[in-house]
Amino acid sequence: MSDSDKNHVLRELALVLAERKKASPESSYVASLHHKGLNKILEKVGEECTETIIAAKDAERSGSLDELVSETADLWFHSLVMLSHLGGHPDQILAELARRFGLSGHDEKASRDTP
Ligand SMILES: N=c1c2ncn([C@@H]3O[C@H](COP(=O)(O)OP(=O)(O)OP(=O)(O)O)[C@@H](O)[C@H]3O)c2ncn1[C@@H]1O[C@H](COP(=O)(O)O)[C@@H](O)[C@H]1O
Repeated sequence: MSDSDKNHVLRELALVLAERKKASPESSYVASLHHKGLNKILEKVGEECTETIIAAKDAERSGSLDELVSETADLWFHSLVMLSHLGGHPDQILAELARRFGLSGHDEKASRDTP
């Protein structure tokens, strides 16, 4: 995959995930998750989150990021399935990150804490 294709991967993946809502659970892993429902998808997000945390601690010890990259991709992927299942799109997350861009986390928190 070229660098320019990588830039489009979230959008392309979102299309595939939405199409899989109509696919048979036997033919597709994503379809099987949509078929099992939100609780199963959330269970997978929780599992991948735990595996990402363990991989981060291992990366700190070993200095290798390989496992952490793989687990983080699993976490992002299952989070995108969760979003798709509920009718959301990665553009919404990117727009929220863009809205926050340049806004200090400390300043944003202070604006929330001020009545
Ligand atoms: N990016 C991914 C992706 N990342 C991870 N996975 C799958 O996520 C699954 C869960 O990972 P686990 O480590 O928990 O594996 P597991 O122990 O076998 O899973 P469980 O038994 O616990 O359910 C594995 O089967 C991985 O293959 C993915 N499956 C699909 N995609 C993308 O989704 C598209 C559609 O996939 P299908 O619906 O399967 O055609 C693919 O073309 C890919 O682009």
